[in-house]
Amino acid sequence: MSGSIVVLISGSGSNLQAIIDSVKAGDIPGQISAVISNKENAYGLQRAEQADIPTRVLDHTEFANREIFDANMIRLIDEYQPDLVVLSGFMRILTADFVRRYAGKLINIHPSLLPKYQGLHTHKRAIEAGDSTHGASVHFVTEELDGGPVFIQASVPVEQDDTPETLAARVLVQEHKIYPIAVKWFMEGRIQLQDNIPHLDGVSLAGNIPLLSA
Ligand SMILES: Nc1nc2c(c(=O)[nH]1)N[C@@H](CN(C=O)c1ccc(C(=O)N[C@@H](CCC(=O)O)C(=O)O)cc1)CN2
Ligand SMILES: NCC(=O)N[C@@H]1O[C@H](COP(=O)([O-])[O-])[C@@H](O)[C@H]1O
Repeated sequence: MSGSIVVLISGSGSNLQAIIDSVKAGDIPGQISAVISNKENAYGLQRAEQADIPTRVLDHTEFANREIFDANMIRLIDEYQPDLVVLSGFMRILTADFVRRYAGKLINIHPSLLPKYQGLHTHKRAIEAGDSTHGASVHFVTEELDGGPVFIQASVPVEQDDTPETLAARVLVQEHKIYPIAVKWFMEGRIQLQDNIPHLDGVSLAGNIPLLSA
């Protein structure tokens, strides 16, 4: 399927860059129709402009509440008729209306081996817990924050002298591998939700999530 991908960002957009590169290499069928940021200073906007991808900014602080912001985001996103909406370092919790609007075609990458460490500051939490491994997960987005069904993960070792920053950098390398794979699978029609369980090529991933190990 050659379709439309809309990417939402809030910051650096390094995962966006990995997806841009993968589309350019012809590995992902489809195109990034737009990159939308809730922060006007997001470096990811420059990455998109350098790749001649349309950019839009919708500053969440300019809206009275989350519901109104999301309603305006929906109106903007729908201009591009997306087959897939990709959250890439997008740092706003989305309302039920937004999640319902794009159910089954809204994905996120989260810097932990879900279901461990939903929410923020995941690397610091993993280090403080004394974990020996950490990683990243790509999941469908649901109302439950970072609780949606996961369909690909990557793991990395946690080193004794790791700081949240060194661990984040190691995880990010793996994120840049699994996110383009996840988008490719979706755009090829290979990954689908059936009864809220991800299936790859028709095979259930329940208890069998693909895991890349660094
Ligand atoms: N309804 C959902 N919304 C979002 C999900 C989700 O699974 N369901 N995933 C997140 C992505 N995310 C972690 O992967 C995440 C993003 C933002 C926050 C958060 O607490 N945001 C605060 C603001 C923080 C800030 O501006 O720095 C907020 O929205 O009030 C937690 C986790 C994307 N949305
Ligand atoms: N809760 C969402 C979240 O923490 N996302 C994380 O933001 C970092 C920067 O992403 P980017 O370089 O793609 O902007 C990435 O590690 C991503 O997993």
